[in-house]
Amino acid sequence: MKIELLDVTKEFPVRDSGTPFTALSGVSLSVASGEFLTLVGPSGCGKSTLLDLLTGLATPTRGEIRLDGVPVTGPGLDRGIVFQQYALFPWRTALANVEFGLEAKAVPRRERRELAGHYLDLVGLTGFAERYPHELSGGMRQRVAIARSLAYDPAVLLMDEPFAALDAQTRESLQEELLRIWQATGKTVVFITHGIDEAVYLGQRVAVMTPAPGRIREVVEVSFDSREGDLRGTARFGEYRHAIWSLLREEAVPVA
Ligand SMILES: Nc1ncnc2c1ncn2[C@@H]1O[C@H](COP(=O)(O)OP(=O)(O)OP(=O)(O)O)[C@@H](O)[C@H]1O
Repeated sequence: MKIELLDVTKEFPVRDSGTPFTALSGVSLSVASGEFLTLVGPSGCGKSTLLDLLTGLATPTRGEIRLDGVPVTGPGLDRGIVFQQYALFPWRTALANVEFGLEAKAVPRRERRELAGHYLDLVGLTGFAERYPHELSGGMRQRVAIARSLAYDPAVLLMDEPFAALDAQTRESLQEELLRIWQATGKTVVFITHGIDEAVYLGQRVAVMTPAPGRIREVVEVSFDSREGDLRGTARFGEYRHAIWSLLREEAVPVA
């Protein structure tokens, strides 16, 4: 297993209260090496909290997170992160932004340039290397952010609603591109979204979360014979969408 969450609970202290707030409760989940897992759940169910724990920026109150069998104790270059609004350095060109992670790894200058150029090509930004972030569209900036996380070759890609701020068309083309990159690179991907369609389209498995305290409600396996053509319009896609919608809806309606 690449990633293992073992009975993970995350509590936050509440001001003026002796009782903490439980954001995640007893979450256990495994992600295989090379798997693409999407995580879907209602707003506030603890998705970002879970991702923060995987990045190592936060630590669980109870339970353990393991990467390749080793407990996660902090951030590391073995995990690349892409957020909804990725803060590119405005004073650096697209190429120099992608080079950033490689500097941290002390890759020699010439090699850095070549690698950064390669990853810009991979995300479809050939010819935009010398543009500054303000000269790029939102979708292009997000491509730079993805290229930047890919460039230092992390085994795991952690993505927190990376396409949420984009228009539908750009989102779909980036989803396709991400799948292509994932297939080409074999990385393990954990992708957070609150879009059911996005979760079904991208994930080999979709983990459905419950509202606070966040738990894993169910993990749905998704498989398509082919992703060619209008996958979202197929009956099979509709079945998965409905199954996940029902799981989320069951959670939203309080049981008497
Ligand atoms: N640092 C913090 N201190 C206190 N409470 C927090 C903190 N971070 C998150 N929370 C709470 O934990 C819960 C889960 O938040 P989180 O951001 O993980 O949800 P989410 O599922 O990512 O939501 P969204 O889809 O709206 O982004 C929320 O109720 C939030 O208020």
